[in-house]
Amino acid sequence: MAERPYIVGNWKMNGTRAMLSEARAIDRAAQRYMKAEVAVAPPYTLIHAVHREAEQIGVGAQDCFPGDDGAHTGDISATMIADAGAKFVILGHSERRADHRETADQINAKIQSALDAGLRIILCCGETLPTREKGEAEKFVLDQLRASLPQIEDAAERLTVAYEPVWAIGTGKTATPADIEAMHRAIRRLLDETYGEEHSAQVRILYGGSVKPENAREILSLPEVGGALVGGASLSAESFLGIVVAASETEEA
Ligand SMILES: O=C(CO)COP(=O)(O)O
Repeated sequence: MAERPYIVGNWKMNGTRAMLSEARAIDRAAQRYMKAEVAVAPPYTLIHAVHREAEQIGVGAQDCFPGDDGAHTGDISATMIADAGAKFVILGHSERRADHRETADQINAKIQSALDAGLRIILCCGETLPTREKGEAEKFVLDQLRASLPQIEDAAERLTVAYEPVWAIGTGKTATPADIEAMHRAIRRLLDETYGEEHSAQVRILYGGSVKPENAREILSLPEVGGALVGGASLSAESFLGIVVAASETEEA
């Protein structure tokens, strides 16, 4: 893989200012593991504070509003998160698709707003357990991506895809290495078709779903796994750094 492995912590709806000490610890330690690119996506309320702590790690948001600044009480635009110090935004996470009934059209509008604000995007996809059990996981994931991949060639350089099987999120279950590899290869073929091989090669495909220090090495050494999107294990510097260390050693191997 051309680029360094990308290890991103998605804090979800967790974190008060007490978490800033974890962010600082992650940032200081990440300077020793430069073979991995490390980032965190705190809740909106902490983006600016984490950005001020961060010398090494990237800071991003977990969502943005699908449009420009204006009269939308309680919403946060891509311009605002960029101004707070975010360099990327996670879009299409299965928890937002489920909790807020986000549609492909809304996700596409968010992608456009994020690109306009100069942000990078982590676009999430993933099937539920019934879909996998019916043998339709690959078709479902590729359809989800086809509906939302930005159709402009130079979007590829600002795009990361995260494959997160819904049934593996927060459950302690992970997909088998063979299933992860097969899905990531299928996603790569779709990216090749969409952007051409040269541009597609710039897009890393992360795996997410119960990634921990104990399983990170095996997952990160699979072909086409360009990093991990980490939920629960990103909430403590110790466990998150365990994954960063595994990524940086995988890169050396
Ligand atoms: O949803 C995830 C990251 O976006 C994965 O969450 P867990 O690592 O807690 O399973």
